[in-house]
Amino acid sequence: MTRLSVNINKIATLRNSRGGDNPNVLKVALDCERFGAQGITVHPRPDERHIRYQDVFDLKEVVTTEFNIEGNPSEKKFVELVLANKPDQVTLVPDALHAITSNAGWDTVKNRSELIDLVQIFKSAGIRVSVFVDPDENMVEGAKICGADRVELYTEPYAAGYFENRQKAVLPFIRAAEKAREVGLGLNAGHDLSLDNLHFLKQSIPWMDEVSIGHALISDALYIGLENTVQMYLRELEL
Ligand SMILES: CC(=O)[C@@H](O)[C@H](O)COP(=O)(O)O
Ligand SMILES: NCC(=O)COP(=O)(O)O
Repeated sequence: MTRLSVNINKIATLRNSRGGDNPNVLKVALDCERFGAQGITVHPRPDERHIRYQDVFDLKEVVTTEFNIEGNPSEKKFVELVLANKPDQVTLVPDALHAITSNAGWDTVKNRSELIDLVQIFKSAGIRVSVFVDPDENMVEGAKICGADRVELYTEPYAAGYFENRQKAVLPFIRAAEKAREVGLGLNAGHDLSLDNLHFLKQSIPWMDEVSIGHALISDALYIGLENTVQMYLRELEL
């Protein structure tokens, strides 16, 4: 079974744009769980442009499914945040400070000693550790050597190549996923997964443990919910 963890960063982005508390990230997290999501993912960044550090503490109090915190562990504040909240899973992502979004996985060979120390810190706190990697068998093997429990395959290149040639786009992911299975690592995937490309990925790699999806899922929620919402507002204008 592949579990769906909903990334609610975009809800926080919308909330922050007005400075109030609408939409409320806790309500959305609880609704996602009520509608069947098996996990909630957040990716706090140092500038707190979407999920704030306080959100993580608040979510930890209410989330009852798998809680997954993603972020760059080179930031001391991130390590402290994760250890203070003890989520089910931490996903280590090497994102640059000013990048719009995550755009690459770890080089698990070059960063081996840093990753070994970090993985150990989180694992000794009882937190499952997933390492975000490009679909490269050496990087998957490197994550295993670092002591990780899982890898998360960075699926942006798959999503980008899907419409041109989905067989070609998925091939490096199948190879990386096979390597993860061979070395005994759990397998997550995420970034730019959508209603267009998700099913084929699942068919190609049925043993994925988890996908985390935010941007497209929240956008779809707007598209799919818009008709009902406009009708409700129109009804309020009837005498
Ligand atoms: C780790 C990853 O793949 C990202 O997708 C991330 O979690 C999303 O972050 P943003 O919502 O900030 O783009
Ligand atoms: N780990 C990936 C994630 O949480 C969501 O990525 P996206 O669907 O927002 O691109």
